[in-house]
Amino acid sequence: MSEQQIKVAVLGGGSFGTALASIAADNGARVRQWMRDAALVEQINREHRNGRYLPNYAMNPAVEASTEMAQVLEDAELVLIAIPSKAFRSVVQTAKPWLKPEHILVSTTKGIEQDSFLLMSQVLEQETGFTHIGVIAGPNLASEIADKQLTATVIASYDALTRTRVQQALGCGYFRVYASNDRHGVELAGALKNIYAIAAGMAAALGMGENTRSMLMTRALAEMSRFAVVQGANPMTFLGLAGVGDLIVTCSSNLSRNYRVGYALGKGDSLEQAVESLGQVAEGVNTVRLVCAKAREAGVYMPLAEGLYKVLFEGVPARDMAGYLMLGEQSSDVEFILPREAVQQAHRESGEWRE
Ligand SMILES: NC(=O)C1=CN([C@@H]2O[C@H](COP(=O)(O)OP(=O)(O)OC[C@H]3O[C@@H](n4cnc5c(N)ncnc54)[C@H](OP(=O)(O)O)[C@@H]3O)[C@@H](O)[C@H]2O)C=CC1
Ligand SMILES: O=C(CO)COP(=O)(O)O
Repeated sequence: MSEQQIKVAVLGGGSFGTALASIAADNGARVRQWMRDAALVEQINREHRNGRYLPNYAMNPAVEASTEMAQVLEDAELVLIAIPSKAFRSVVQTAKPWLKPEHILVSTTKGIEQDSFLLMSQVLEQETGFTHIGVIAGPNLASEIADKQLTATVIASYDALTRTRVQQALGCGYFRVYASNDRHGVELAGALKNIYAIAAGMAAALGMGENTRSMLMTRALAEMSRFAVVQGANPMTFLGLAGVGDLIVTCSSNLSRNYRVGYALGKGDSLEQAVESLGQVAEGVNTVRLVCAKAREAGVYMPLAEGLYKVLFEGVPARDMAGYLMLGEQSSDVEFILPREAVQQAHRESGEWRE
């Protein structure tokens, strides 16, 4: 922590916003948390507990909750925005009258905006034109953080001040903050891994084993990096916490909401039932739709995402899709070493190429 107490505003009263507010307060910051639900504000201020999103965890009592945006943003230095992608822009617009260029604005949201295909840091840039903008991503299950399980995350920003202040505000004995200057790559990784967490939950529900999960996660990484390169991000970023790290946790844990949606689907629920019974955001459902459309447009090969799309939206049974994917084109393990096209060419030359 710096000598002077940092003032942090958290926008969002969900599980991640609440976990981050508590970390910052544990770390000595003055923390105010904005949410629209007055009853929840009352409960947090009275009981220091978020009964709706993290009912079993004691929050740091220093966190002050409020429905008043002006009060929450007043003299704040760092603003953490933990609002699902669907509502992100509208909340930023609500906050805008009180935002100043000196503010450090950090999105924690792992999603993509529906109509624009913008990531949340781009929405922040578009809405404010400010320079201190960053994103947090990594293997960060909110309830484990609330339980003070040792955790690491990434603050990614093109701006050094943003990276440093977030490391100072949040880095503590149970939360380690690594820095990256590939904001686009880190943010894309956070959004893309949700797709594969749904697929992993589905595979688990179908009784598939650890070899299958391992194959799925590793091929997901290949697919995510392939997409990211076409989007101008650095594929090396995907080897870090926001890529491999978050893929491991969300493809393995029942605490991930995306994984749980996949599991419910694998057990036979409809998509509507699975999403409704979750009662919280599972960004991956929307992300798979947006990413598949973008990948088709850009000609990026994403068989896993496409397969999941067909299961979610075209009624293809998950087990049939898995079988179909196993018989897809013979491909390369690490494409940055042996290009996929070289494998295809060799098969063509052998006269046994399957389109
Ligand atoms: N939970 C986790 O483990 C992690 C989540 N994230 C990311 O953080 C983002 C936020 O997630 P999380 O906190 O978990 O989400 P939750 O679903 O737990 O909570 C969402 C919060 O956003 C609020 N909200 C939704 N729509 C609006 C709106 N139109 N206006 C105002 N407030 C709104 C909700 O308010 P209300 O209750 O009133 O509806 C609630 O406070 C997600 O994109 C997720 O990917 C990242 C890392 C870990
Ligand atoms: O991103 C997360 C953990 O890093 C949380 O994942 P879910 O949104 O699937 O719960």
